Order: sequence, then C-alpha cells, then structure tokens
Amino acid sequence: MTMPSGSTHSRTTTHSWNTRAVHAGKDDLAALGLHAPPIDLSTTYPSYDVVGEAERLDEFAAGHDDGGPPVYGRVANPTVRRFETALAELEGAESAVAFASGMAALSACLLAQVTAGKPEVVGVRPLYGTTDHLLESGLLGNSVTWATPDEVASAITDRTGLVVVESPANPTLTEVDLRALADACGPVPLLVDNTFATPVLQRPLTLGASLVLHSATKYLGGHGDVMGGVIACAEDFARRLRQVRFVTGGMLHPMAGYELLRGLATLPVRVRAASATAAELARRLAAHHRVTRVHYPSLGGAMVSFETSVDPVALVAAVRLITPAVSLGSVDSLIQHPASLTHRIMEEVARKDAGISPDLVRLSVGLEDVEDLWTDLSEALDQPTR
Ligand code: MET
Repeated sequence: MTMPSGSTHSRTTTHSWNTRAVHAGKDDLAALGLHAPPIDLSTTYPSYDVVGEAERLDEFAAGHDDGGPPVYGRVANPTVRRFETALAELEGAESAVAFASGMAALSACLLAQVTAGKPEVVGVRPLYGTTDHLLESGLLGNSVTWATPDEVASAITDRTGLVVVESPANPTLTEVDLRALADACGPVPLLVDNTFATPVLQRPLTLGASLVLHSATKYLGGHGDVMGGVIACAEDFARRLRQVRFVTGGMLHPMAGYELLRGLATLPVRVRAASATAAELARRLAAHHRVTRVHYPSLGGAMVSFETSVDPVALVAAVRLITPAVSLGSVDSLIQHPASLTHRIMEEVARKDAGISPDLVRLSVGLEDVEDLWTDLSEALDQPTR
C-alpha cells in the first residue's frame, strides 16, 4: 500500500465532474501501487472451491456481480468493470453494463423487456439507421409504434416495454425535450441514446430517463480504434442486462474496456474543443451558397449536418483532409452521406418519415484546426458538379 485507503474516499465526493472524468474507475489504483489500470485478459479463473464457485456462477447468471473473480470471461471482467463504474458515475447512474457494441447494448435492452412480457416499443424518429431497422424488423420479438414526442403518451399501452429516443438524433441532430418526454412515459422506461451529446453536454438520467445508451465506439473511445456499447441505469435493470449478456455473450473485450476508460479522461476536453470548431463550421456552412440548410443542436456538440445543392456523393468523395467514412466521435473529422450508408437499411418511406433528406450530409468534427477543415469543406463544396 502506498497510500492510506481511506484517503481515496474524500476524492470521490468533493471534486468536480471534469475531475471525476479523469479519475472515475481508478480510485483504488494508488492504494494498489499502480498508476495505469491493470488489463486482465483472462478467459477463465481458478475454481479450486468448486462448490463455492458454482454458487457464485448461479448468482452471476441471475445478473448479480459481487466484483470478485468472474469464473469465466464472458460473465464479467475486472478491467471492463472499471469502465462500467466510471461511466455510471459520469452519467449519474447506479450501474452500467458494457457490451461489445452499441447495437449489442440496445439488443440486450430489447430482449430484457420482450422476455418480461413487454414486447411493444414506442420509437421517436429519427434514430440511427440500424436502430430504426432493429425496431422496425421485430427481429428480437418486439413490435414498434412510431410516434412524435407529443404522441408518445397515447402510443403507450400496458405492454409497452421501452420508449426509444436519440437527442440530438442521428443524423438530423433533432432535439427533444427529454424532461417532458420522460414525464409522458410515466412508468415505462425511457431509453435515451446519448451517443451524440455525451455526458459532457447532457445527462439524461437527471432529466427523468431510465436508461442511457452509448455507442462507446464514438466519443467515449474518441480515437476510432475501439468498439463498444454501454447502458447506464438503475441496478435492478442492470441485473437484467447482465442476465442477457451472460447468455448472449455480447461482453465488451477487456482491451476495449481499458481503451474506453482511457478515453473518458479526455472526453470533456475533446468534446468541448471539437464543439467549438463544429459551431464555427456550422456558421460558415450556413453562409455558403451551395448549402441549403444546416442542422446544429442548441445543445452544441461536434456533429453538424447540412443539406447541399452539390451531389452529396460527389461532395464526400471530394474532401481531402476529412475522411469519408461512417462512424463519428474520433479525434479526426469524418463525413458521410446517411441515405447511402448509416441510414441505408431503412425503407425510403421511413427515411422520409424521419426527416432524412437524400441531400443530407453528416459531418463529425474532430480536433483539427478550424481553418484547415473549412478550406477542405469549402473546396469540396465549390467543385463544379450538378
Ligand atoms: C454501419 S453504419 C455506422 C455506424 C455508426 N453508428 C454511425 O452512425 O456512423
């Protein structure tokens, strides 16, 4: 022991959210004599006490996690737990459960509710294309009613298990009054995909939501090199998610847990810096003669979408500094055409219902200099097309 264990406690209660982003999930490290969090790559754990471990395995299968050796690597992992602890703290949640991707995390929420006899989902469009498709296809045994925020209360029945919303939404950056929506949901859990806002800009649980979803692949990781998903929620729902994860095996890899925990430390500075650049690019885009509409959230953030009179496919092919690619939230800027890629899987009529124009282009702003990004964008916009 290199420091008295009692001294770690005062840190957790007195420091600001930004400070906690750096230290959350790591409060025990100094007492362990460590600086960087250890990475536990074990796929299995010694079970000398077979009877005792068998009982513990039953508890894990029921969704409990005692924090000890997890018997098997699919069940839990100490490095992943650190990320879960940190993310739960930053979202103001009791618990968090991490998965191999955002879609695995969403699937676990759906399965938990479908198998509890609550198979109906109320969805508020727009949503990420594959999320929309998962709800619409009923692949996991659910049905869906699409509703505007004002229609949610009347769309809910006694078999509704989830209300699903993104705010700001992918790809139009549409914002919803989450507090009013949570009120409209009554006892039905409101799941808010907070991937675009991150807990830096918005903490949906403080506004009445029950479940916060992140594609951790995006801002939480922040460098385009780690895939993961996570749900922040109350411990009773977390237990049900761990039950689903136990049998479906959608566990986050320990290396990903390490990288995501590392990402959280720089999340506030990355999001604030990229947001300032994005806000400036949104202003300049709005004044460009080939841009017909700009979408930028009142909340801020590092995502900008715009409709353009340039062929959007030609536009994304013309950038040189920005990478034409799906995904978002990396230190480098990415641009893509939702109707072709991220929202391609939706029927055209569904895209229309969601307000996703075929002319819409989505930009994820990174940490490059604003002038370099603007030169790249404006040169691509000024090319002779159409
Ligand atoms: C396969 S499409 C990609 C994913 C990602 N969720 C995005 O919106 O960019």
